[in-house]
Amino acid sequence: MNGEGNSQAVSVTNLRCKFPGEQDLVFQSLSLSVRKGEKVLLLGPSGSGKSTLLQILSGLIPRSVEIPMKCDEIQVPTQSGIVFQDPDTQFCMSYTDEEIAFVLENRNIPREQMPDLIQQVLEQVGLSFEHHRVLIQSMSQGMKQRLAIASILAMEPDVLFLDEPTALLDDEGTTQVWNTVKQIARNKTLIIVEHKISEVVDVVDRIIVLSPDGKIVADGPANQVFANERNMLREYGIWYPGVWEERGAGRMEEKTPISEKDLTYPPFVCVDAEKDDSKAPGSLQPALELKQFTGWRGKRAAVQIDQAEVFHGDWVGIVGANGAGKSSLLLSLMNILKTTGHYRVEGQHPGKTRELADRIAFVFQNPEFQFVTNSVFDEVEFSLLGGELTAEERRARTHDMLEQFGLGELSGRHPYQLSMGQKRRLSVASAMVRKQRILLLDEPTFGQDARNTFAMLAQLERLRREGTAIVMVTHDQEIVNRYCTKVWTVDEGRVAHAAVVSSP
Ligand SMILES: Nc1ncnc2c1ncn2[C@@H]1O[C@H](COP(=O)(O)OP(=O)(O)OP(=O)(O)O)[C@@H](O)[C@H]1O
Ligand SMILES: Nc1ncnc2c1ncn2[C@@H]1O[C@H](COP(=O)(O)OP(=O)(O)OP(=O)(O)O)[C@@H](O)[C@H]1O
Repeated sequence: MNGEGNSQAVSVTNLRCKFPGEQDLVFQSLSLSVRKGEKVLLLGPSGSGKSTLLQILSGLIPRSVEIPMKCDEIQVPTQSGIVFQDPDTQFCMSYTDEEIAFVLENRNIPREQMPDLIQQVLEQVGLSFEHHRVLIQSMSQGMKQRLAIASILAMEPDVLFLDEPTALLDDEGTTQVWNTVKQIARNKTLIIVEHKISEVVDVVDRIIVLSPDGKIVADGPANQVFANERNMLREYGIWYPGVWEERGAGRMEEKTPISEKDLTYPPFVCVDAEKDDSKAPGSLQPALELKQFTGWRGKRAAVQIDQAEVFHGDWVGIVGANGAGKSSLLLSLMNILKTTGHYRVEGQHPGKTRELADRIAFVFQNPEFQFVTNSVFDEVEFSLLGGELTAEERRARTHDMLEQFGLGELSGRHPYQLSMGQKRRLSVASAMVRKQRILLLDEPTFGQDARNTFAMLAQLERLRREGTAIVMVTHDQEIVNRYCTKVWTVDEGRVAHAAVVSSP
């Protein structure tokens, strides 16, 4: 059935759905309808089925993605566009202009009108003229997410499904995207999944909340749901306005820089003053030390830093606009990109990436880049192979880590068969399990619900207090204000490092 001739844009009755090979149903008996022109935000904890529901309501499941589902009745839109959670899965073409032209061709737009229309939708998501024809592969993740939104805007669909469209965007990009969506979507139906709620609440007129087992547990106007359902949102670990203040996370006393006596590791002191005469013997050894350091992408300097040090017990927040060079900085610190200049890790030459991995744990921006095994359990245990632990100790530590990250029940699952939030947590768990003394994290909390975000931050804070050095890319200013002890701002590839952050 399609959406012509009635007031519903989408609807489904008594939906049951189960992934192949799984015991539990994602939805047991879910019914839902959305009127034409309504703007709906779907909230729920990680793994509750938000992305799956979006794909069912858009018709993608089972039309293009074969997942067994049954229902008494379903109405999906004839004309809709979906922005996927992972921008890398969105694109069919190699270049930005081709990607949007492909959409315009499907709308039978004459060729000569295309350049202007392409430029218009790029501008609507904050991409400039220089992005008109760029190799998509060479864009930063946030830029890709903007392009994914632009290509759906070019479709001008009646119904838009947006799955965490701003998870990877900087603040300016987030504001711009929601302003654009507000303008162009006046008469359109919007169904949105988003953990970053602060701005999207102004766009929607209805909120639907899913419980962890995929049942609708609240449905109503945004202000009413947030006012009346606070206890439930808190219980399920879902974001709601004011949750940071309520939890009081990362208070001033928690941010006090740790002193040498707090370090649980052997003291990192300079012992060889002859090799490094800039430091007195016995002074604290930086975890990372950089001077005139450059990370290269081909012949282009992607990131440059004049001078900086990170000590054990520091938590450095790396901030900056999409495409500024934040990921490039972390990739350079892991020697994945070619680098020049002075770089020492705990006073020693960094060596190759493989050697560096013994001392530095690294979490890529895209969790899937990291997965190397066929199960959630193996993925975490893999990080411990070749170390000093016995098989039993390895299994115990892996088990413990999975429990801490809310993945215990998923240990037999293939890493690719997880929700986005679960994948992200798996990538962080497998990086942290070896307990290296330096952690480089590229947006570890993006796409996480409140419960998992706070749990991850609490674990990181505990490690910092034990003397781990944390360097973390984030677009989340709350995290910077509440947890980071230092902030480095990346602006067009140049890193400015600033003082200790003041607490809220
Ligand atoms: N390919 C798959 N095979 C088996 N189970 C899957 C697969 N993909 C997802 N799941 C499971 O289905 C449930 C719903 O996943 P979904 O991606 O819809 O959750 P979500 O609410 O969007 O989560 P998140 O907020 O973490 O992105 C999760 O428990 C997930 O583990
Ligand atoms: N694989 C790649 N090949 C070539 N250039 C790239 C590649 N990835 C990123 N770049 C370029 O390097 C620059 C910095 O990108 P980087 O990913 O470091 O930015 P970022 O600050 O992490 O952005 P975001 O917040 O969007 O993740 C951008 O100009 C980008 O286009």
